[in-house]
Amino acid sequence: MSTGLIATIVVVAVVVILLIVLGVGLYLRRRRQVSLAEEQAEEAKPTKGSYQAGGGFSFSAGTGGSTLTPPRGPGAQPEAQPEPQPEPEPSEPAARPETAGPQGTASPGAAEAPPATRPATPEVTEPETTEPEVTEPEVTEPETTEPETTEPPATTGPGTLDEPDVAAGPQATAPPEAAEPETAERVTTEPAAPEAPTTTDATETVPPSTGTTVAPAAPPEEIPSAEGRLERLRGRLGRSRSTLGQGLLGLLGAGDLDEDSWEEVEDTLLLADLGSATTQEIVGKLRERIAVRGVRTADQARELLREVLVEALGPDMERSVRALAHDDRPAVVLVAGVNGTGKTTTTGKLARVLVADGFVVLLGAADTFRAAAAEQLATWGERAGAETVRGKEGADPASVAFDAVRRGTESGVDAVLLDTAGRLHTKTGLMDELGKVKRVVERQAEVDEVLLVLDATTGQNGLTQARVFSEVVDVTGVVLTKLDGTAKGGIVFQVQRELGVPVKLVGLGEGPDDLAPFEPGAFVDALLK
Ligand SMILES: Nc1nc2c(ncn2[C@@H]2O[C@H](COP(=O)(O)OP(=O)(O)OP(=O)(O)O)[C@@H](O)[C@H]2O)c(=O)[nH]1
Repeated sequence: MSTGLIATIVVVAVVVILLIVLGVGLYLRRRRQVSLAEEQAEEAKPTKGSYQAGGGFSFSAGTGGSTLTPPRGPGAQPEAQPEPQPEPEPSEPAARPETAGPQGTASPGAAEAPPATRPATPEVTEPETTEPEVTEPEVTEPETTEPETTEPPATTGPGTLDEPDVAAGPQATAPPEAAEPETAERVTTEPAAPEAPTTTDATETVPPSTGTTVAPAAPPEEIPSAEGRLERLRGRLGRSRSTLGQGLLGLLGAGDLDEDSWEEVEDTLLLADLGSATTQEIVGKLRERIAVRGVRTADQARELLREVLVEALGPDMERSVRALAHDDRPAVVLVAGVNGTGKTTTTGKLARVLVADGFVVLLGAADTFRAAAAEQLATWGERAGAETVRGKEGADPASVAFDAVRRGTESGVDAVLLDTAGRLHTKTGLMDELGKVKRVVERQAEVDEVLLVLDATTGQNGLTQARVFSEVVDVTGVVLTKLDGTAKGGIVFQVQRELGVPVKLVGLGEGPDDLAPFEPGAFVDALLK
């Protein structure tokens, strides 16, 4: 009795245990799969909040919401938009993939590029979905197959020659504005369904731009990482460095300073374009701290100088560029400045940085003064992998800008960058025109960022321009270009002080990647090293 019974009990017990183990195993496996799927779904969501780019570029979402009829969600899947609108525009879906395509190469952040695959996987049920999602990155690879056939070696377009010294408004040179009648031909490519921007403004009529769009034809060229760009470009600050940094270090490191030496310190600061107010403030602080702490060695002098200079640059100012999409529309960035300061170049460089970080960008060529400017911008767009909306030469810049923002909203891009003119073909003041561009754009969406581009080599002239621009368009950030070509890097200090607006970006060369985020500490280090 007992042996048989015991054997049976043992067998039953073993079977029961095996069943339990099997059951637990299955349960755990399923749980793991489900949570993995959730995790990935979360990952796939594009980052729309404040975000610190790997290369030190900082981007954030603007604060403003959309004003009028937000057509659809941004960077997210444009396909999911079907709204009350009965007629879906046929052109957009086609254009979207085009634009999205090249982005994929840039970085894994381009999660939104292939949106079509994602909705196909209803989250929970099939755990197998985990695999297909892993393969997503690969889908983007084919882009690399094509070599950069498109490189026009000249990184920037013509337009070099205009001397930027001309102060703000004067386009007095009166380029024969009558020259181009409205019938001027369109430049290449097919018209992009021009629906009139049915604006209902009493004072301004905005004709449709009958703009054309230029999609990034080929896969964009590879954009190098922006990591540590300011440091890498330190050598470019060479001239400012020897004037300001080395000059001051030589004086302060020399030991006890008499009045003559302090005067020399002052002169050095003034010569580097820091302006008298900033100079006084810096000298005051240096004197005070040297008296309290004493400076015995070159290292102490460097440390003190660094501290005071960084303080003068307002290290706490918010410098992120508001170029990240809102929930229902792209960020809108308006790039303004006098001709020749580097607006188009900066717009192109900024597009590259954003694309490299995985964002979808659309460029608006609202500089309709000369065809070459739009051409130049479109070339930047092609190389970076961004679509460009442009009008014919002489078209109303406001309507081109309007079209660009509408197009960007419809196709769900992350950011629309609008390049504006630095002079005009009509007698309308540049400032009036710029104000109009902003107002018209804001019928659709608030402008998140107004970047004023200033040429660092123009010194005081740049400041005069800056004041005029600020009165009209509420500048939110300054881009100081051509810092590589001046010994007056101190203009950075003055611009911020005068305008109360942070320098957000600096241009350190003509190359496509010679744009750096402005970081006070790194900048001062570059001056003093
Ligand atoms: N050295 C140097 N040159 C720059 C920099 N940024 C722009 N440039 C050059 O400045 C020139 C003018 O640049 P654009 O971008 O055409 O200037 P813009 O303000 O758009 O000019 P308009 O279209 O005439 O209003 C070009 O030759 C650029 O290559 C910079 O940071 N350093």
